[in-house]
Amino acid sequence: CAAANGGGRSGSIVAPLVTEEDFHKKIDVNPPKGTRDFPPEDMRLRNWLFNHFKEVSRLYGYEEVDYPVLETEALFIRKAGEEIRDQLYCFEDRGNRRVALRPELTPSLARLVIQKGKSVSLPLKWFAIGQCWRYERMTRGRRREHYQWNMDIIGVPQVTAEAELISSIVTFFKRIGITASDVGFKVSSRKVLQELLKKYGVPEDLFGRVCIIIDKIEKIPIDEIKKELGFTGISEDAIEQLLQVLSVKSLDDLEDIIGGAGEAIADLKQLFSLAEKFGYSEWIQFDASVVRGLAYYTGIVFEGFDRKGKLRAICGGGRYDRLLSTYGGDDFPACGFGFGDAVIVELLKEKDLLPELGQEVENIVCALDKDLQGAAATVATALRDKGQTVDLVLESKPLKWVFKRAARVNARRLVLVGKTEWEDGSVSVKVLSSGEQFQVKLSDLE
Ligand SMILES: Nc1ccc(Br)nc1
Repeated sequence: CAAANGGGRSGSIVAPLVTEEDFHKKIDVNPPKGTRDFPPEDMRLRNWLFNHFKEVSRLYGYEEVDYPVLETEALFIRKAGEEIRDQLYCFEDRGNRRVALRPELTPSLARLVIQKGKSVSLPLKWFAIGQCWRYERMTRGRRREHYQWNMDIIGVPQVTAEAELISSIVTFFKRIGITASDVGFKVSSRKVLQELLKKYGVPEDLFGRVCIIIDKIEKIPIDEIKKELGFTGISEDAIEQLLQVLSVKSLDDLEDIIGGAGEAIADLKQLFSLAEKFGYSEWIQFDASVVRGLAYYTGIVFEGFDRKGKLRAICGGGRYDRLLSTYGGDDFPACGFGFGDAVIVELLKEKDLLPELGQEVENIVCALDKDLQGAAATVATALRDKGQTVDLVLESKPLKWVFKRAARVNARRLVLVGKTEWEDGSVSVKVLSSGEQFQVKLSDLE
């Protein structure tokens, strides 16, 4: 755990005194290292993305949930040597509690399901969009936070659950203009590894650790992979066979090696059959090397990738039937995915699919002299009460300024409150796109 307070184990974190000199020194106005601000134009893109996440989740009948960003550190301490643990953003709070900023959402989901216990009726179909954190030495200059969209199904052991989750991501891609020519899903099952390790007599408690090593197969040299697998006690011969199986690219070839009696082949065949029924066959391919980097996956695993191979995984997920019991709860069949907010934006930029999202407001309302500021407020309120968006000019400004602001906020029309018209309960309206101008009673303005 990379303690965020420099590793100091002091009980309470005493805020440093601010000296008089420091008090007047300009603070660093940038956000903390590895974090982002979302000024309006970035927030519009984020809302656009999140609205698609939410709309797809709603289409699939999922309920929204949320959890604290801060969790007890223990929720994320797993012994399998995952990167997510090495980069945990953890510290000791003022109550001497070991806490962490969540690096992912699934453990929180597991905690809440256990907390709810028998009161929940299965299956649960939940989704969340939450900020997740990691504390990585900034040497690599990577971000320390991102937002993740998660969808999870609790209580369905059949592969129909994974098939529906992948379908929901395909629906999302289609909504934003991404096609099967742009991205695909590599799909496999950790039961392949499980069956192989069992065949080679590898103890079950090494399963998670072996998966984490295998997940690095495209990130570190193969000799390093073999060395790390060797440390787990797996024989060299078994390692060679393991790596040979993991290079298999077709389900038939895999079946020739491991036989068709096991669950792995059955699950994968069913998934590909369901993919046809859901209508996304062209989006998925079997790839035995996909294991994903989280220790708790137990079955089908999948990851979305860009077919040009330029970007990191777009999303990923799988089945995690044993996670709840690692927290002392009853086990429920479970599967889900995480979809980050960063790689997808890089992909949209690549494909020139970023939406143009300017500010939009229907009316800019302006008093023509300072004695009519109150009248302008009345006009603004009347329009807002009718559900119209209004940018009310709050101070006395020359018309030239008002027209410039109208252009900047992309107002559809300008509503001017002048002395003579207002005596008659009317205002002047100028439609900015056409230049059309007319007077209208406020009561008739819509
Ligand atoms: N888990 C995690 C958290 C934050 C970022 Br940025 N990436 C991965």
